[in-house]
Amino acid sequence: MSATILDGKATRDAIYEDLKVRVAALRAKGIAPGLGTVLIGDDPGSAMYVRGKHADCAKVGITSIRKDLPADISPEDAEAVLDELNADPACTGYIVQLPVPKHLDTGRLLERVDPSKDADGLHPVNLGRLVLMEPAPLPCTPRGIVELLNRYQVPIAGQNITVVGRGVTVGRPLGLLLTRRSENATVTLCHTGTKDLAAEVIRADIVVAGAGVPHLITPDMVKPGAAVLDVGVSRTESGMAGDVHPDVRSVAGFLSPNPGGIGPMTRAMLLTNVVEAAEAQA
Ligand SMILES: Nc1nc2c(c(=O)[nH]1)N[C@@H](CN(C=O)c1ccc(C(=O)N[C@@H](CCC(=O)O)C(=O)O)cc1)CN2
Repeated sequence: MSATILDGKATRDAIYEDLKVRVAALRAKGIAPGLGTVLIGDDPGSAMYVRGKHADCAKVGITSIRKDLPADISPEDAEAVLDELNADPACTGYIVQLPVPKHLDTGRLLERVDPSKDADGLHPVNLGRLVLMEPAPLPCTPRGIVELLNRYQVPIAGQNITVVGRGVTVGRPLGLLLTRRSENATVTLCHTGTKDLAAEVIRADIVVAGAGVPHLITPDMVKPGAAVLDVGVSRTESGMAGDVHPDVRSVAGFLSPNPGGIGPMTRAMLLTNVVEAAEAQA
C-alpha cells in the first residue's frame, strides 16, 4: 500500500484561483486588501518565507507592504514600526515573521499588533477567541492543516488525532481548532514530556508531526491507513528533513509530505485571512 498524497501545492493553487476572484470583487468595490510583513534580522529561511508571501500576494492581487528591519533594532523602534502598520489604511493585515532575534520579546511584539489586522491569528485576543470558540482570524498552519484534510475528505469529527509539538504557531492552536464543535475531534497533544510517544501515535487516526525532530515518526509507530501530516522541518547534514520518516508512506493511508504539504497551505491561509478581513469591511 502507498499513501494518497495530500498535495499542498495543488490545493494552494486552487485556493489562489478562488482568492483572485474575491480580490477582484473587493477592488471593484474600492477595497484594496494589503498584506504587511515585518522581518527582523537576516535569517535566510525567514527572508525566503517573506519573499514567498509577497510573491503570492502578487499572484492574487493583494498589495504588498514590506518592513525589513535590522537584527539589532531596539524593542521601541520595532514597536514603532508596528504602530505605523496599525495606523496605515493601506495595510489591512500584517504579520511579524517568527522567530525574531533573541533580544526582542515575541509576546510583546505580537500584542502590539492591532487584533483587527492580525493576519496570523497570533494576537492574545484572537487566540483567546479561539479558546472561546468565537470567530477570529485563525493561525495559518493549523488552519491549513484542517483545510487540507477537508479538501481530501479525510474525516476529522470523532477521530483520534495525535499532535506532536506544543508550539504557539502550530501545536497549541491546532489542538484548540480541532476540538471546536465544528471539527469535533479528540486530540492528544504530545511534547517532550510525553512518556510514551509511540503509544500515543499508534492509536491515532490522524497524526500531525510538528516537533522539529528529523524522522521522529517511523513506520512502526503508525496505525495502518492513518493520515500523517509532516509539519516539522530541520536542517541536517544531508539537507532538510521533516519529522516523518519517508517509509511511513507505505503504512499511512494519507500523507502530507514536507516539502509540498502544509508549508504551501500556510501561505494560502495567510492570504485567505487577509482577504476575509477585507471582506468583513465591505
Ligand atoms: N509569523 C509567522 N512566522 C512563522 C510562521 C507563521 O505561520 N507565521 N510559520 C513558519 C514559517 N512559514 C511562514 O511564515 C512558512 C514555512 C514554510 C513554508 C513553505 O511553503 N515551505 C515549503 C518548503 C520551502 C519552499 O520551497 O519554499 C514547503 O513546505 O513545501 C511556508 C511558510 C515559521 N514562522
